[in-house]
Amino acid sequence: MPKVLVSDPIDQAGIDILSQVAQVDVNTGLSAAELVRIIPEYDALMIRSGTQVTKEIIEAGNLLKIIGRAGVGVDNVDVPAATRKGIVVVNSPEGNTIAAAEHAIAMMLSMSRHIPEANASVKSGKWERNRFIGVEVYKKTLGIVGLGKIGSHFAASAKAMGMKLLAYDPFISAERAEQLGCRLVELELLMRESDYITLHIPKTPETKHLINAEVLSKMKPTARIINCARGGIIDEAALAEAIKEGKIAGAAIDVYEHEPLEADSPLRSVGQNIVLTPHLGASTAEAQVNVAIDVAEQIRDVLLGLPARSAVNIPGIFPDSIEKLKPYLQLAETLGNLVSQLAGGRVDYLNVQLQGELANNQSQPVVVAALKGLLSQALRERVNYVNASIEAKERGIRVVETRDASIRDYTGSLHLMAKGTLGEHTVTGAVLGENEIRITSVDDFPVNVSPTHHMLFTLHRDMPGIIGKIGSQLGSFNVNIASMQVGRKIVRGDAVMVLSLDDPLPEGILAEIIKVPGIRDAYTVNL
Ligand SMILES: NC(=O)C1=CN([C@@H]2O[C@H](COP(=O)(O)OP(=O)(O)OC[C@H]3O[C@@H](n4cnc5c(N)ncnc54)[C@H](O)[C@@H]3O)[C@@H](O)[C@H]2O)C=CC1
Ligand SMILES: O=C(O)CCC(=O)C(=O)O
Repeated sequence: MPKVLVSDPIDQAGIDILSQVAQVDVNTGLSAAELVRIIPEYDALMIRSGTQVTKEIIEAGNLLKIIGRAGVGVDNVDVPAATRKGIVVVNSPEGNTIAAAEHAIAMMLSMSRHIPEANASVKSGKWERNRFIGVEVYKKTLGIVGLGKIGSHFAASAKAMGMKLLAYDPFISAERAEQLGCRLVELELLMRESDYITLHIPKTPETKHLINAEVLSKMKPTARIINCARGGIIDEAALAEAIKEGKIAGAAIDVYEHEPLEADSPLRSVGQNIVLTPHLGASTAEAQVNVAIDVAEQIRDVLLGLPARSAVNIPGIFPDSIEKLKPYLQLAETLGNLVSQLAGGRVDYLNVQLQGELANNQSQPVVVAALKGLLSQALRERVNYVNASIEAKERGIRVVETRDASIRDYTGSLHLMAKGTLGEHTVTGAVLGENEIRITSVDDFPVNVSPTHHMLFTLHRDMPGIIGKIGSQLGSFNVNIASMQVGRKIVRGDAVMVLSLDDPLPEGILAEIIKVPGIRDAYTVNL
């Protein structure tokens, strides 16, 4: 039974799902060194934001197939290191959207009405009605930095509260922003004109300290900023100073550059114009169930050999296209494997052509599958959908993808051309019916054969007796032929012969086959 390590608190609903297929060990609060020590036993790791999954942990995880982040941000996982090792990283892109947006709204309102201090004051026995005069958000301008899932939900709620909306997000269109009732503007204008600024962007090298002293200096002295996205997007020292010096009115912060927040963080000494929560954005009962189920299901599926629906490091495989593409992914992998065995030596160039109806689909997963097949001879089980593209790039394989929807011999077909040190080969294949894979041409000679484990391909001159001679050769080595087909363009011209064999070809037989008069070349293929 596979083993899953759950190293952060996860809702029981997720544990129950994992327990259907794996031994689940819940072991929270481990140090990095402890994780490195125990991770070699585990096939999967499930985390929230608490565990930092470093390169060292990933390197030590020799059995790891998947890292599941029960939440959105995967900045606590060294995703490039996981990709290189062929470990799929999944998250729950939507499970806590509402929770995070509602927390940011709560932060905006509680900061505006001094709720934390008023609450503390009443609980300490005081009744200070004049001390806590707040401000309304109605008719104020809200600047949303990052108009993705959480930013959009905040926008809809803020609109309903009568706020005017600005948004900064270089990756969305003005039309999309307009649909959400936002005016898309540059960051500088947003900082200058907003009464409230809320951040909903990922932490990336580009967004680190995006909000620094200079950017903060553009804000109105009456403006307030909310960060329920990621620590490190705001320069915390600059923020503390801006509030203390009255350059801005306040801030509400849920996430920090170092979590837990250090005892001597400048944010702790700002006083009453800052509201701090300990990374609670996703902490609702509903969100915790959602993310736990979402990620546990994906870990279960991957451990069962099925695809994950929200993999962050498998290029371009979207959940709704997986089912439709599945037989074509299998076809691409088979053809990649076949063409690499025909090519024999190193392949430097691969052209992947999507034909017919397939040409109207997402190409990236098909290309990745073809690369996985192509590299499987060299890398065996070390190559998978996660690292195939990187491995190909590192080996200097130039990959070109083309489409031709006008080729309609089959509903959808796939053509691969590989060039390498020993020459050039092409293969084409199609999916018949629901999921029957056929090889439909080899080196441009038409055939129609099902791929089998052991095959022999020959390039020869179409002439009387040649098939019989190959049959006798194989017979003399005690190899049984399951099926045989010849593909040719003209009678007595060049041709290919494709034989499916019940047994693997013994050593030395190829050299004998090549000696048969009329045979130009012969290739053993194991699929
Ligand atoms: N506090 C908490 O507990 C939680 C925090 N989060 C964090 O919230 C953030 C947003 O999450 P979602 O809305 O689900 O993500 P999303 O991917 O739906 O939206 C992010 C948006 O940011 C935009 N963006 C990316 N780089 C940008 C840049 N340099 N400048 C401006 N816009 C940029 C993208 O175009 C996208 O529209 C993530 O960092 C996530 O980790 C999410 C859930 C809970
Ligand atoms: O796991 C958590 O509670 C944090 C959630 C979060 O930050 C995220 O989903 O990005």
